[in-house]
Amino acid sequence: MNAKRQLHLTVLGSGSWGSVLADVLAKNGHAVTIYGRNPQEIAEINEHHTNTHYIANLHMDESIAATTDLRQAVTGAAAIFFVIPTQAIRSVAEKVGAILNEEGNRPFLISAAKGLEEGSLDRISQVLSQSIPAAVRGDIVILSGPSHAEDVAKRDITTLTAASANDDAAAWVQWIVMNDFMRIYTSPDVVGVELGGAIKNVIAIGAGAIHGLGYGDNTKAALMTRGLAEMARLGVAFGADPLTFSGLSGLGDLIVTCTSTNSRNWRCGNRLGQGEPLQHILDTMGMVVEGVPTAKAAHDLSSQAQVDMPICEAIYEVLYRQRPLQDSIDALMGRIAKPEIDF
Ligand SMILES: NC(=O)C1=CN([C@@H]2O[C@H](COP(=O)(O)OP(=O)(O)OC[C@H]3O[C@@H](n4cnc5c(N)ncnc54)[C@H](O)[C@@H]3O)[C@@H](O)[C@H]2O)C=CC1
Ligand SMILES: O=C(CO)COP(=O)(O)O
Repeated sequence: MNAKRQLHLTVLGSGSWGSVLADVLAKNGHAVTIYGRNPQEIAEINEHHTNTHYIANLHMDESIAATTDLRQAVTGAAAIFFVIPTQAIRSVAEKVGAILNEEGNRPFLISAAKGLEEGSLDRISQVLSQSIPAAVRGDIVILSGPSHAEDVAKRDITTLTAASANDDAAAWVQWIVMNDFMRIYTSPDVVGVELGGAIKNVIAIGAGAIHGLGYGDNTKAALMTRGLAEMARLGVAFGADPLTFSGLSGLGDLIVTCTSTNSRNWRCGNRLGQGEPLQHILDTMGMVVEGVPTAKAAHDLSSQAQVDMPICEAIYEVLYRQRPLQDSIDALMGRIAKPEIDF
C-alpha cells in the first residue's frame, strides 16, 4: 500500500469509526490527522496510539496526528472525512467552511456517517453542500456499507460503496481507501446510498427489539426484508435507483447491523425489548445510536412525501410516543393484506 502517493487526509471524529478509518488511511500510506473534541482522548491517541473507550484492542498507526484544533486539522487537507454523529455535522461543517474560506485548500468532503438530520430532514450530503460553499471545497462523496469498526480494526475483509455525483471523485475515494482487506465499489446514486445507510439503523433497532422480546429467525428475516422494501420505497420517491438498495449500502449494511451485537442500534433495540427505558439506554451506551434521531426524521420525511413505511413508523411510535413494543408488533400484523411488491 505504501506505493500510493502520500496525501494529507483529515478525519473529523475520534470515535469508533473515525479512529478505525484514520488507522486504515494511515496504513494505506497517507499522512492522517484526526480531530476530536475530547482532550483526554486526543492525548491518548497521540501518546499511546489507542482510543480505549471507543475501540478496544486497536493499536493505531503511530504516524497519525491527533488534535482538538479544527483549523490545524483541516488546513492543507486533500480530503476531509466527516465521521461524527449526523446531528452534529452541520455545526462542525459550518466551522470547517469558515476555515476553508480563509485557507483555500478546496478538499474533497467525504461523509462516513449515516443518518438524516432532524428538523431539516436533510441527508448529510445536503447538510455539507449547504454548510460549505462549492467555491471552497472539492466534490462530496458518501462512503457507506457494512463496516463495523470492531471488525475493520481486526482487518476483516470489508466492502464499501463510494457514491458521488462526480464519478472521478468516487473513484478517487475508492483509490485512497482500498487495500488488501478493504474493497471499495463506486456508485453515482448518492440519494440511494445515503438513504440506505440512514434507514438501516432504524430497522436495526427493530431487529434488536424483536430479539429482546424473544422472537426468532423467521421474524428477523421478515423485519429485514420488509424493512428493505420500505427503504427502497422511500428512496424511489426521492429519485434513487431501486437496485442500490440490494447493494452494500442497503441490503449489505442491513444484514450486518441487524445481525450483530457490535451494532449500537441493535443493542439499543435489544435492551428496549427487554424492557429498559430508552433514555437510560442512550445515557449508558457511551456511543451514538443514529437510528433514534433518524427514526424521527424518517417519520417526518415519509409523512411529507406520503411514502408508506409501517415498520419505521412502528419503531418511531415506540421511541417517541411510548407505544408498547408488543402493541406495535400486533398492529403491524393486523394491517390489511396486500401484494408483496407495491412500489
Ligand atoms: N462504529 C461503526 O462501526 C460505524 C459507524 N458509522 C457511522 O459513523 C458515524 C460516527 O459513528 P461512531 O464513530 O461509531 O460514533 P461514536 O459514538 O463511536 O463516536 C462519535 C465521535 O464523534 C464525536 N463528536 C460528537 N459530536 C461532536 C462534535 N460536535 N464535534 C466533534 N466531535 C463530535 C464524539 O466525541 C465521538 O468521538 C455515525 O454516523 C455512524 O453511523 C459508519 C460505519 C461504521
Ligand atoms: O453502520 C454501522 C455498520 O456498518 C454501524 O452500526 P451501528 O451504529 O448500529 O453500530
